[in-house]
Parts: sequence; structure tokens; C-alpha cells
Amino acid sequence: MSARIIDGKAFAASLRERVAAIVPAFEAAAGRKPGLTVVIVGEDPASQVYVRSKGKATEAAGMVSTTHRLPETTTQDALIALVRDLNADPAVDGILVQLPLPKHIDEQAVIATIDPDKDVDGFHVVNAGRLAVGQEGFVPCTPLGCIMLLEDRLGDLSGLNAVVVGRSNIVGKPMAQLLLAKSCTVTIAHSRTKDLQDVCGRADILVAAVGRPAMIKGDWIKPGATVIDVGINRIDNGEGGTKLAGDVDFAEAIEVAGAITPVPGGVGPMTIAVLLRNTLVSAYRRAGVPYEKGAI
Ligand SMILES: Nc1nc(=O)c2c([nH]1)NC[C@@H]1CN(c3ccc(C(=O)N[C@@H](CCC(=O)O)C(=O)O)cc3)C=[N+]21
Repeated sequence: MSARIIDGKAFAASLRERVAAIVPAFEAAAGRKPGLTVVIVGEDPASQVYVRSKGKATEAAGMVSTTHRLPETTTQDALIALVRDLNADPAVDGILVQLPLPKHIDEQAVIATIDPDKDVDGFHVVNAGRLAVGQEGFVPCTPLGCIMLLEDRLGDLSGLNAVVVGRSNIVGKPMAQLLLAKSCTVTIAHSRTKDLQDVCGRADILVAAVGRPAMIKGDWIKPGATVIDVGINRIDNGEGGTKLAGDVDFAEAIEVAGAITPVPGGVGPMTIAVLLRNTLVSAYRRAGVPYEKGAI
């Protein structure tokens, strides 16, 4: 049996279109466009690529995109001063500080400076806390995108066994919180988990977010399970170049799973589409303009 491939790229394109279709209504009501500001420190090539595609997608959705490119040598104090300026700028609805930051900068200190109500990444402890207790806030883009794909595929998730492999603050933990909020029975597994294969084998929903290429094998997967592969690993393509690979052994998994996200073309594109969605939501909240929650 061959799994259905979950087309995250197409779903993300339709979400971006939905957002773009609402932007003019916001502009008419608020008298300005939604604005997203991205801050990148240093020259990491992968980060440069992501930041460029975020900027393009933001403009394509009719929003104002601003990018601050700072040198690798930027001090923590200077970065924090910039974030404070952005907090105070009424035209800025969303602030995204691209991670990872250079080693001499304390990421948590920078994230803690972002106004939680402009934190469209959902990384501030206030937003993590809001998610944990079920209050309205901002939810990290990657896990929220995963939930959208899961609900599109499965409808109601309640009662399903969900296993999240990975416990990072940006994917694993918020993913588990969201699945719990959808009434799944949630297990968070990680590199120290005993009998990881058995734990994965009980999952109706398996989310892999560990950052190890092809770690999850076909015989770890419950037949018919829905597999969400968050891994974005750059590996050797065997021809002197590189390619992207997920955390799941795709060739094996496709024979067992009911549905699976590919890498690339799965979760990755959803991350940027949800970022635009969060920015539009932020703009509505900050402008005090009512909006239809189901529509975005
Ligand atoms: N503050 C912050 N917020 C982030 O959301 C954030 C970050 N820092 N740092 C880096 C990670 C990574 N990330 C991705 C976004 C899009 C794709 C994406 O679109 N991937 C495409 C392929 C892209 C390619 O070909 O390289 C895909 O999977 O199909 C992947 C990864 C956001 N991140």
C-alpha cells in the first residue's frame, strides 16, 4: 500500500492566497497595510534563503515587509535596542528575529524583549504560557501549520494517539500542546526515550522533529498512521551536491503510513504561510478591528 502524500506546498499556497484576499479589507478598515519586520544577524546561507523567501511572500500577500540585516559582530545590546524600536513602531505588527543567533548573543534575552503582542513567531514565554493555559496569543508557525495539515486530512483529531518525537521549544513542545488542545492523547518522545520504536508504533499521528535524517524507519510506523515530517536536514545527494531530507525514511514510510508529508514540499512551506497568517491576525488585534476568526 502506498501512502497519500500530503501536499503542504499546495496547502500553503492556498493559505497565502486566503491571507492576501483579506489584506485589502484590513487596509480599508485600518487605513494601513499589515507590516512584518524580520531581523537577521550574520551571514548563515540557509537563514539568508529563508529570510528572502519570507520577504517575498510578505510582499506577495500585500503586506509591508521590512528586513534588517545586521553584521555577525552586532552586540546583544544593539540588537535589543533595535527590537525595542520595533516594539514602539506602530507600523510594525510582527517582529521575527531569525534564529539561530550568533553564539555571543543570548537568544532568550532577545526573544524576551519582543512585545508578546508582536511576537508572530510565538516564541516569547508569554505566548508559550498562553498556549499552555489555552489563552489567545501567538502559536509558533511550524506546529500550527502541522495542525492545519492534520485537520485537513483527518478532521476531528480528538481521542487519537499522537506521538511527537522531539522536545524543542519551537516545535516539539508547542506541537504537543496543540495536539493536547485538540484532545489527542499525547506522548512527547526524544533521544533518551526507551523503546522509541514501540512508542512510535502506537501513534495514529506521528510528528518527527528531531533533526536526524531518515531516523524514523518504515517498521516504526503503525499501518495507516498520519506522519508529519518536520525535519529539514541538508544531506549529501551522492553527486557532489546536497539535498533536503526529513527525519523520516520517506521511501520506507510511504509503504506503511496512511498519509505523509514530503521534504521538501510538506511542512516547510506551511511555516511561512502561517507567519503571514499570524501577522494579519496581529494587525487586526493591534488595530482593534474585529475579524472573522474562522476565515484566517
Ligand atoms: N525566528 C525564526 N522563525 C522561524 O520560523 C525560523 C527561524 N527563525 N529560523 C530557521 C527556521 C527554518 N524555517 C523554515 C521556513 C521555511 C522552510 C521552507 O519553506 N522549506 C521548503 C524548502 C526550502 C529549500 O528548498 O531550502 C520546503 O520544506 O519545502 C523551511 C524552514 C523557519 N525558521
